[in-house]
Amino acid sequence: MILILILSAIVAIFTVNLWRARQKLPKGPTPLPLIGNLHQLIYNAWKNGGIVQGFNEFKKQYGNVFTIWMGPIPSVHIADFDVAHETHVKRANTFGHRFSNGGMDYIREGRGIIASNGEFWQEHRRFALTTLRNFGLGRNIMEDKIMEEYRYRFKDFKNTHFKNGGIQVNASSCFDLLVGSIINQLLVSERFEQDNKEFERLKTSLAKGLEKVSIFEAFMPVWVLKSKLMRWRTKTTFEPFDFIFGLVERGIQKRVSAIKNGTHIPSEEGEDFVDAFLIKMEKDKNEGIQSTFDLETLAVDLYDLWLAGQETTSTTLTWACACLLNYPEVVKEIRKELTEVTGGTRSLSLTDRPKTPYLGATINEIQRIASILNVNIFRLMEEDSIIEGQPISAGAVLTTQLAMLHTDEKTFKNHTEFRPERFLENNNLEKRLIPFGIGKRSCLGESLARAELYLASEMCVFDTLNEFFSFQITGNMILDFDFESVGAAPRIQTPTPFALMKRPPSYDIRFIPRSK
Ligand code: HEM
Repeated sequence: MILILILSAIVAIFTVNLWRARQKLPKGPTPLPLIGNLHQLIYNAWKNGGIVQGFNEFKKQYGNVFTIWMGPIPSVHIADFDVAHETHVKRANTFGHRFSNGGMDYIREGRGIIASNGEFWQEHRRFALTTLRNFGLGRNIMEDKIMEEYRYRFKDFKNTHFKNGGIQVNASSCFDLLVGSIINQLLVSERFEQDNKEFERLKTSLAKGLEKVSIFEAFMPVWVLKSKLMRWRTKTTFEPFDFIFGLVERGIQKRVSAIKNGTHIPSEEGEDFVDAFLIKMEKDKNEGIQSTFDLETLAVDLYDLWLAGQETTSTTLTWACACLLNYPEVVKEIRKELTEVTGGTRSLSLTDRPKTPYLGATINEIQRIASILNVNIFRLMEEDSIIEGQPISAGAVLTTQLAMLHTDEKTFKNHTEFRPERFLENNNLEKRLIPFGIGKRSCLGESLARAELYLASEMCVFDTLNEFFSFQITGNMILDFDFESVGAAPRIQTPTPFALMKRPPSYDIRFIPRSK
């Protein structure tokens, strides 16, 4: 009897507290003590075939902004561009603090760029942006580096994957190597090779991990995730991240030793991100500054840049090819545009961007259809505020659900259709496409990613790398090569609708010389 009374009292206290807290939050379904709305979220996602579709059910009932309790934590979801702009751009400071719990904080522990906050974040984000810019981000040097990697990679594939008159590769492996090498060159001046066992292990386990990481890992405190009770789940989910961090740490140690024994002498600005960071460490030390730049924070910054820069871009490129394989008429239209711009005698350059609106529109449409984050990363409210006329209290977490914005029927009519023309018919549409996020925590690598997508999309369509085939090309390279899927074209449908990341299907692709 006493036990029942105690339990009833506990439930009553929880219920009253929940009721009070809900008065200070945007509308949403009624939560239960302890589990919040997890049961409704799981049901909605399961019933509608994915987490984005599940969120949409809440939007239908509660509008552009709604609260879902992830267990005891209220999470507020923005599902409208204007609200995202009003909060994240116009009131950027109120809505710019990162929520770092669970999986986000697993290795970082408040450090790095993605999950840190305050002065630490400002310093490290600024440093990373300046350093990447110095190494050519947004300038021609970057274009050269990207094109050099493309050439290298395809020459290599020609030697290892040439079959029945064309190069046959797995699309995501191809882009993993390419993008991994570009980012690795910037960070540690090393490219990955096809037979690199560490890279293979890293990619296989990362893919497995990313398929498993769900909203659950985003909200569970780190100590729960690290507990023995959770080992059955976290072993596969977090093992790849431990492995990557180990690789990063070993890379740093290698560089430090090389500098010590004189086999690596950095130039004034350094050869890569690691050099630049070590130079900054030394400078702060010499000036007697109490610095947040040390070997441990270097490892976390590198880990962040690698994770954020590799999988996102490679996944988008794999989606890009899947879309293009399904829409040969789009490929034809881009060919026409690029033939006009390049005269058919040279490859594309970033400076051609203003002259290639159709290719630009196609990349936009690819990023819209891909919307690679089923669930965007969260921010944390540090103070009480108002959002679309509704209160939002300090302690709530919030995010703009990019995939919901990109599938909003009001903005993107017939959103399941792949139709680049929509961006040409309506110039305002591009502003409402925000694959790199919005506000002061938006993507740090946007320029690099945009350059990679622009130059690589051209590569997908036209295969500009004539030199790896033995015959001389006299006309436009665009017209010389074609590509096709091996077997049926991949479906533009994700195999991971419940994970945080929306991965593309796995498929093989063939690059074939076109007959003249
Ligand atoms: C197609 C490729 C990419 C996509 C779609 C993408 C998307 C995103 C998104 C949605 C965010 C979260 C923004 C927010 O909180 O509102 C983000 C953050 C971030 N991205 Fe990217 N990203 C890409 C490529 C890259 C690259 C190449 C790098 C590194 C060189 C990078 C580094 C980062 C970092 C460091 C953050 C955290 C920024 C902060 O919290 O201050 N990303 N990205």
